[in-house]
Order: sequence, then structure tokens, then C-alpha cells
Amino acid sequence: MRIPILFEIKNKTVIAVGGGAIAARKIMPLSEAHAEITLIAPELHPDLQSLYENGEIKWQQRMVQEGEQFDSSILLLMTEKEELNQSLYENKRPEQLVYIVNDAQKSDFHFPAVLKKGQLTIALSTNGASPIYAKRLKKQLEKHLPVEVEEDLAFLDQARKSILAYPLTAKQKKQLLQRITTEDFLRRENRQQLFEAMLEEAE
Ligand SMILES: C[C@@]1(CC(=O)O)C2=NC(=C\c3[nH]c(c(CCC(=O)O)c3CC(=O)O)Cc3[nH]c(c(CC(=O)O)c3CCC(=O)O)/C=C3\N/C(=C\2)[C@@H](CCC(=O)O)[C@]3(C)CC(=O)O)/[C@H]1CCC(=O)O
Ligand SMILES: NC(=O)c1ccc[n+]([C@@H]2O[C@H](COP(=O)([O-])OP(=O)(O)OC[C@H]3O[C@@H](n4cnc5c(N)ncnc54)[C@H](O)[C@@H]3O)[C@@H](O)[C@H]2O)c1
Repeated sequence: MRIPILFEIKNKTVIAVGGGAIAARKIMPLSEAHAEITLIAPELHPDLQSLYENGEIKWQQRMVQEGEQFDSSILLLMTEKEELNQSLYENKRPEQLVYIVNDAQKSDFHFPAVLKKGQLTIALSTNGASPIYAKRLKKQLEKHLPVEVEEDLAFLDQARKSILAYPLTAKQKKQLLQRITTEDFLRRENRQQLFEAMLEEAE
């Protein structure tokens, strides 16, 4: 069974074998999240070529052979050659997390469809039943998200930090956190001033 986890990939070492269209789609978000990526492939998809030219990924321009072993936290096997991917999988290191582009069963993790809005992340997976359905549902969800999500979360993030840093009892903190999250409160035009007054009153 798989569980959704938001994983900090910054500075984790990633070795990716294969540089086609699918590799490009999977590597893009890892690179944006500052993983340490080394790609091994004889040629690169244009999006990967740009990442390489901008110094965001390393590239070993060569063919990988069966039987090779790689030293990295994460290994992405993304060639179109199923047998090669399988054989590299057999050689994985015990602690290595491996993703195989054409074997969802064996992969240690999946790539969900991701919807981001400010500090909100929604990840959708159909467990491989239909990635196209996941993509469509993501677009529908996007349309139904309240327009204020981004602003609300930016406000709540700051407010929550202030509450937690204030000399209040755990119960008072909990009550305040609940109050500022209500729809009524969030829609008040002067919510920042109201919040500051509430904080002082509570002390
Ligand atoms: C969400 C998204 C994220 C991303 O890729 O970044 C994603 N696939 C996307 C698109 C997409 N993928 C495919 C098509 C063509 C139509 C079709 O065939 O359906 C399209 C549509 C398109 O390209 O528009 C083909 C396909 N996909 C997989 C296989 C192999 C198999 O099923 O075994 C094949 C057949 C290959 C073949 O032909 O052999 C497998 C997987 N694809 C997954 C994720 C994982 C399951 C996620 C889930 O269930 O929700 C999983 C299991 C991989 C994993 O992570 O382990 C991304 C949407 C991005 C967005 O949100 O905008
Ligand atoms: N998981 C998914 O979301 C998903 C979606 C669509 C397709 N697929 C599968 O992914 C696979 C790859 O798709 P693609 O469109 O990127 O294919 P592609 O042919 O465009 O890319 C394959 C890449 O692997 C490289 N390669 C081949 N042999 C190599 C070797 N020995 N060493 C290093 N690199 C090598 C090629 O040079 C190329 O860069 C296909 O088998 C397809 O069935 C998976």
C-alpha cells in the first residue's frame, strides 16, 4: 500500500538513467525542488538540455550497461528498454529508493498529479488506473478552489507563528487558531488589526 508523503528532496542525490520526454516530465519538479541530479543518457530531451545548460543538472553523456550500480539516495530508471531498467533495478543498493518508469508495481514511489496554489499542495493519484483522469480532475479542482486560498494561507501562516510564539496557555492558543480560521473571521476586511487586538486581549 502507498501513502502520500511530502518529501524534502533538496540536496538529496538523484541518479536518472534515460533522458526522453517522460524523464523530462519527472525530473522537472525534482530540479525545481533543488535535488542534486545526475542524468545519464546519450542524448537529452530539449527541456533537460536547458536544465543542463543552466547548470541545474549534471549530465554523463553515455549509454548505461546492464550490471552497473549507482551510488545515490534515489535512482530513476527511465529508459524505454524494459529489460535494462529491470536489470538495473536488480542491482540497486539496499537503501536506495528506486522509480521505474514502466513498472509502477516495483517502484518505491509514484509521481502524482500536483496542484499548487501558494502554500497549498494537492496531490492526486488514481493508483495508475488513469493518469489522464487524474489530470482532468486536477483541472476541475483548480476551478473550484476559493480564490482567496493563497492570501488566506499567507495570513494564517504569519498569524499562527505569532500565536505559537506568544505567552499563552495551550488551550488559549488552540482557541485562537480555531477562531482565525473561521470563514467569518477570514472575510473581515480588517482581519489583521482584529487579530492583533485578539492576541493582546488573550494575554
Ligand atoms: C499524473 C502524472 C504525473 C507525471 O507524470 O508527472 C502521471 N502521468 C501523467 C500523464 C500521463 N501518463 C500517461 C499518459 C498518456 C495516456 C495514458 O496512457 O493514460 C499521460 C497523459 C499526458 O501525458 O497528458 C501514460 C502512462 N502513465 C503511466 C503509464 C505506465 C503504466 O500505467 O504502467 C503510462 C502508459 C505508458 C505506455 O504507453 O506504455 C504511469 C504513471 N503515470 C503517473 C503519473 C503515475 C500514476 C498516477 C495516477 O494514477 O494518477 C504512474 C503510475 C507513474 C508513476 O509515478 O509511477 C501525469 C499527469 C500530469 C499532470 O497532472 O498534468
Ligand atoms: N510512468 C509514466 O508516466 C509513463 C508515461 C508514458 C510512457 N512511459 C514509459 O516510459 C518509457 C520512456 O518513455 P519516453 O517517451 O521518455 O521514451 P524515449 O525513447 O523518448 O526516451 C528514452 C531515453 O532513454 C535513453 N536510453 C536508452 N538506452 C539507454 C541506455 N542504455 N543508457 C542510458 N540511456 C538510455 C534514450 O537515449 C532516451 O533518452 C517508455 O517505455 C514508456 O512506455 C511511462
